[in-house]
Amino acid sequence: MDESHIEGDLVNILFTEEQIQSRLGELAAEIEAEYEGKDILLVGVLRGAVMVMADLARHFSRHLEMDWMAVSSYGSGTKSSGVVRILKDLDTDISGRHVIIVEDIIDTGLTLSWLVSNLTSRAPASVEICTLLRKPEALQMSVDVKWVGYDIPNEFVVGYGLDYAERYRNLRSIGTLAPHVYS
Ligand SMILES: O=P(O)(O)OC[C@H]1O[C@H](OP(=O)(O)OP(=O)(O)O)[C@H](O)[C@@H]1O
Ligand SMILES: Nc1nc2[nH]cnc2c(=O)[nH]1
Ligand SMILES: [Mg+2]
Repeated sequence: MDESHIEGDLVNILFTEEQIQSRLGELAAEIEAEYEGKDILLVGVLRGAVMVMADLARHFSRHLEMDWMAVSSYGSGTKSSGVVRILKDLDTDISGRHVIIVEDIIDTGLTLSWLVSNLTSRAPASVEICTLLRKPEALQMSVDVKWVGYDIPNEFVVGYGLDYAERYRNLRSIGTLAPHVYS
């Protein structure tokens, strides 16, 4: 097992722990204001959204509920195909509920555009999206996203839930990997 300090594998830190927490605090405040008098169900998309969900939820000072979905997109290698399979469905009946999907990143938009239409077919009162990161240059499907933490360049980023080969999810910051990691 490689025990070297994983933060050292980042070549460029895009967002520090403090920046991420501060932005999540702002997003939670905006969402709270928008949903006054309404029950909120946050739906996190496993596994990348685990950190965003945990920290975003703790910035709320009101009640909310959380549930999780796991999906897998059929694709070749790192390419997403837009064909999505449910690996773990919600435990909650969302009919009549105000749903906010929580994501770590929107890249091509294929995962979310599929998820929004899937959840919309279950007759919720509303479905909105909150994502920490979005890559506008990579978008292939237009996805109506209400809350975005940061728009980022079209580069592969890791940390704070985002993995490379299942590693780096536990980094507190978000950045790009040094070339030696890929070789
Ligand atoms: O906009 P898209 O191009 O569809 O890509 C975005 C999705 O890709 C990543 O998840 P991934 O499927 O890699 O699984 P993970 O969440 O378990 O890391 C990320 O967490 C988003 O869910
Ligand atoms: N780790 C990681 N996963 C992704 N899935 C889609 N885009 C990305 C990215 O930039 N980094
Ligand atoms: Mg994901």
